[in-house]
Amino acid sequence: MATQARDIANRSLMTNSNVLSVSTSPTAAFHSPLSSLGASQLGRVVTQPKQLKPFDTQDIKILLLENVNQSGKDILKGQGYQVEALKSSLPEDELIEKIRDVHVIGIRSKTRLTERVLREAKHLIVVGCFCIGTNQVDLEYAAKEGIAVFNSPFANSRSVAELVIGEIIVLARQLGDRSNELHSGTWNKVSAKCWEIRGKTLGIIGYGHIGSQLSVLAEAMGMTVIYYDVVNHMALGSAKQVPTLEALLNGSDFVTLHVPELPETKNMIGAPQFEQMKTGSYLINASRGTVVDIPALINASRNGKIAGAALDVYPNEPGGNGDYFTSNLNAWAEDLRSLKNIILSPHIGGSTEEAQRSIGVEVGNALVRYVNSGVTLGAVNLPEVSLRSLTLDEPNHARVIYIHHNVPGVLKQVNKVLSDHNVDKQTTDSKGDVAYLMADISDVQPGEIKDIADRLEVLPSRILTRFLY
Ligand SMILES: NC(=O)C1=CN([C@@H]2O[C@H](COP(=O)(O)OP(=O)(O)OC[C@H]3O[C@@H](n4cnc5c(N)ncnc54)[C@H](O)[C@@H]3O)[C@@H](O)[C@H]2O)C=CC1
Ligand SMILES: O=C(O)C(=O)COP(=O)(O)O
Repeated sequence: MATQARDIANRSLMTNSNVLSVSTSPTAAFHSPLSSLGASQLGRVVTQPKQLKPFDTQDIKILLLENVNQSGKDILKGQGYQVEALKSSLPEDELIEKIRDVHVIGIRSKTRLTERVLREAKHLIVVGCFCIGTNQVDLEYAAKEGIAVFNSPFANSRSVAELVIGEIIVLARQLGDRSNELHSGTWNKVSAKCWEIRGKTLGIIGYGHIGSQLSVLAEAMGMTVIYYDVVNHMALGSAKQVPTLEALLNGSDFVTLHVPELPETKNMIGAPQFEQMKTGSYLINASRGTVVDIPALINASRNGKIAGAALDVYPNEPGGNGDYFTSNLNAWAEDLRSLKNIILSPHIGGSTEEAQRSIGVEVGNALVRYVNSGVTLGAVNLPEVSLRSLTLDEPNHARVIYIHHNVPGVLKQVNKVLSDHNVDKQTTDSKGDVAYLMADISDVQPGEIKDIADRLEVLPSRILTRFLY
């Protein structure tokens, strides 16, 4: 898959600079209401095709929010796309204004692409989450609108796991408090209730990419590892899966959360769960802010049930650097800030040079591949569909992408439309209510694309039609 991605990216780059034929504005080929489709909008008119070129890449508008890494920007700019990159997220109203205009949006964990926002995104064909989590996007609504969503499933897992290892030691040694004290001038040399982590038990909730990586690191430092997960995962090293959350909480000196944001994980650690934890144990949350009931954590900290905690994520996070973390955002913010031996970090679990660089490359390439070739490998909300790319000795070909409702009879109708041409290759797959069809047809003469488009556009199953090459 990696090789294929590279091939596609390279080929696209090469073809962009070697074009003989005339290109017309392609933007209305995306999401266009039927009435707005015209011959000149449906793709390019091929005169003397010596090279392939999907469309005029300079017409593709991309908005990147939340300081996406330069590696991702370079890949997208290298394609000739118009890229606007902002350092922060945007308030919803500003986001709606901006998203109306773009074909591609790149975000990280902060930007909420709700149905309300996506409804306004009339030209959007794809979302790139330059992070692991995709809970911030209404994936189902996006799929229904034919908008693909990509993420980077594990490029920052190691960074999160390393941060958690650091936090375990910092909590056990009360290092945050000692550092704060000395920064304010107080020498306070303490050993009471400071511990080695060797021999202690780490309880991991969610044994996926991050949880399992952490398991290996923790054992290497002499910890015993137990984990709880709704799925049976192979235990790494000597770790042991426990059957219930309660068993994990009863048995752990350190509890760390690595589950996604889901309705089932909301407040999965609340007052009853703190009761089930060992007195004097520690809680770490670098997953999502909704997973821990923070007022319950504040109580557990004040009454001595837990000896400390580390939080990297919060139900409401500021939009950008320099913003304040106060009760305006989360009612309990000042209480949390006043507690001792609580490490508060500004959602930096995945924020390392290594992770951000690889995420930029991975998601940047996925976006290019999707925009230029329609390949959905790695999409989280659409079926994963791929076709061998057209080669330079296949002139007068067109690639048709037809995203449609997954109902009976569609293939028959679509193939009837395509039947005047040779269908060189075709593939289709479905995921839930949405299906994705890709076909390469040959001997397409100038002007015929419009006819094919018109006939596909009126099919009742249509969600979105695109023409490439
Ligand atoms: N702080 C940060 O900067 C970062 C935070 N994250 C967060 O960490 C989360 C986990 O990341 P990965 O390990 O890559 O995800 P993953 O999908 O590889 O693993 C999640 C695990 O949680 C399990 N799970 C789901 N629901 C559960 C439940 N109710 N009870 C117990 N286990 C449950 C799943 O079966 C899976 O094994 C992400 O979804 C994201 O929200 C990810 C990267 C960076
Ligand atoms: O990858 C994730 O899911 C994260 O939480 C990291 O988010 P970020 O890219 O730092 O906004």
